[in-house]
Amino acid sequence: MRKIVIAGNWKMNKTVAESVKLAADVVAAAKDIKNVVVAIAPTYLALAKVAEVVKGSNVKLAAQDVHWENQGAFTGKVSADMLKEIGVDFVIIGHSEQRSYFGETDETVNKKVKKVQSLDMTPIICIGETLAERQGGQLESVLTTQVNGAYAGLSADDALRTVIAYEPVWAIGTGVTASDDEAQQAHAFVRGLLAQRYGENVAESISIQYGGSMKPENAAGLLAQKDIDGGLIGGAALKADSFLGIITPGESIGK
Ligand SMILES: O=C(CO)COP(=O)(O)O
Repeated sequence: MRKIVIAGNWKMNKTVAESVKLAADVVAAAKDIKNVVVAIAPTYLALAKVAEVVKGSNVKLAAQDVHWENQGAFTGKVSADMLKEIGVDFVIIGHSEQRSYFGETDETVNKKVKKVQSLDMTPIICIGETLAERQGGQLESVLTTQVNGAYAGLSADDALRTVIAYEPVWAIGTGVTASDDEAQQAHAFVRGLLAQRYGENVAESISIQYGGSMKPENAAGLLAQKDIDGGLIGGAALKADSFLGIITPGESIGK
């Protein structure tokens, strides 16, 4: 059975003090949630403090990025060892904002995935098309390139230790959500790509989250889709009640 993974990507929001408060609210509100993996991704700066807050709870810690090298002269970057030391479970890799603003490529995504997995953390691999790509009929080719790039050199066992987040770029932070059907079609296509690489059984076991203006009002419809196994939430994750309003509909879902 695939895990349902609901992760809050706080992006560049919240001071350390605000992050600690929000994390405490999430921990309190998530304490009775079962069958769903709940994770929060504060800024690097807040990770260590938030780690103390989530310790012993059922809320997992996620980082928003990582560098693939172990250490050294990489000003501004954080290594996987550093994340591991403070208890990070998931690392978001290849977010569209990283790709469009900070030069992330499928090659760097692949290096980061391998590094994170080498330390037994789980990569959340973000993929998704822009509006121009979708309108230009390139949805499938973009997703194929991104999946092949991210999974290059990964064995089936490695693939089983990944989560994918399908985030159509045009739906991120815009208030425009993919319809349930649009999202399901893209997710099914991605699962088909995984099946081609690793076989049906492996593909059926990998969780594929949806991301892009997901909120309590639209979560139930998205999470009811056969191939949607959770969400990567931006704006709605910045308040505990809207974040957990997404989780509740998914609570009993296992696929
Ligand atoms: O990018 C996202 C999560 O990684 C989605 O952001 P929004 O939920 O704000 O659209």
